[in-house]
Amino acid sequence: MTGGAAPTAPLLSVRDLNVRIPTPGGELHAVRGVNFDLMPGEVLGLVGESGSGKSVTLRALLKLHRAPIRMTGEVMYGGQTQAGPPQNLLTLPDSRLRSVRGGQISMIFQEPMTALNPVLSVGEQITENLREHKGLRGKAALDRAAELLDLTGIPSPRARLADYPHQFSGGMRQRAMIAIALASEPKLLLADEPTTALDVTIQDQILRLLLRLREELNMSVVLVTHDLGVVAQTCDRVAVMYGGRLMETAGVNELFTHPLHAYTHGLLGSLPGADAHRRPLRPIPGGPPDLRRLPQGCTFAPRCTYATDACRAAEPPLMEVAAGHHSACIHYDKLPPIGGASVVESLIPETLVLDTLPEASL
Ligand SMILES: Nc1ncnc2c1ncn2[C@@H]1O[C@H](COP(=O)(O)OP(=O)(O)OP(=O)(O)O)[C@@H](O)[C@H]1O
Repeated sequence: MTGGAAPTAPLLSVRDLNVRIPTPGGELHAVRGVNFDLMPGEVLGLVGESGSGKSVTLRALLKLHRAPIRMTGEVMYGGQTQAGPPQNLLTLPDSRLRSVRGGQISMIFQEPMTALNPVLSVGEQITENLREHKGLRGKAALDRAAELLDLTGIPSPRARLADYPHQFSGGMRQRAMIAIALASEPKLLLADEPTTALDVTIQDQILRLLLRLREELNMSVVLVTHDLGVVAQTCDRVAVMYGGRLMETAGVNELFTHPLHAYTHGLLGSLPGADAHRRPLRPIPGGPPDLRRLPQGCTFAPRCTYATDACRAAEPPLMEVAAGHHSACIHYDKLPPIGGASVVESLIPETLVLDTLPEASL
């Protein structure tokens, strides 16, 4: 949670979200019973190795998958009206959903060219959003568009409004996409690895911008990232995903200092502490589950040093095991302590990208 006011109702309550993708090799159950709440102004980091279901989850929150992909469950969004009850975005009529998308809820992607229109100038794309969602036209829209580019750190913003996306560098395109996404002053930003392709300085600048806007607009963010350093710097809470399910959710410091799932524990136990920056990373042996042919029981059991017959018999549900800390591990209370606060400290100065860890580690 962010500082100040006591928590009110969640902005987003996700309940039993499932996404099933038909493939020639059988149905792929990419997202399996995901539950979480997101409070106004909260930044939630969604982490997990490649293929764990992070992007599919994020897209499902805005019902962006198309048939034959099936989405079930509830994505209760409480921001649409001040007084009205939350509404399930998965069953909202398309016309109403369109006004929520890109308006109250914006999404930014890892690759900006998929979101930018190559035949419209950057200025036109921002003013289009301003017209549609904020009712701004003419000079007022242009002034605001320049202000938004300025906010994202683009130099000479007024002059750059006439440029087309191909005239921008990769980092500037990313910032332009963020300016478009933020034009509507969304209540919720869904960000899928928004800084992965950028160099560290620009990445830092964009993360600071998101945090500033979170403060200014009380915007909530779901941030998908492979970078635990980004999580440590940016997020209030973390959800760890594995095999299409949430394995653990907790406040960022709590998760990094007292992980209560064997998977998170394995991941963090392999990270160097502040006092041992050069210690080699210890991979978790084995590979992720095949989402078409899931094993019985806990999907992490085949790779888990703590696994017992009980783990292999039934898949444990995500339970609250400490205040505000949820885990789907029946051995959460048997895990030895890890490096304490030094783990978080080690993440801040160092950028640790999950996919660069040795084979089979998270
Ligand atoms: N359109 C699709 N058709 C078939 N399979 C898909 C489709 N989209 C996603 N998948 C599969 O769903 C699973 C989850 O994918 P997803 O992109 O959500 O993973 P991720 O955690 O975001 O990975 P990454 O970090 O690499 O982006 C993967 O096995 C992926 O191959």
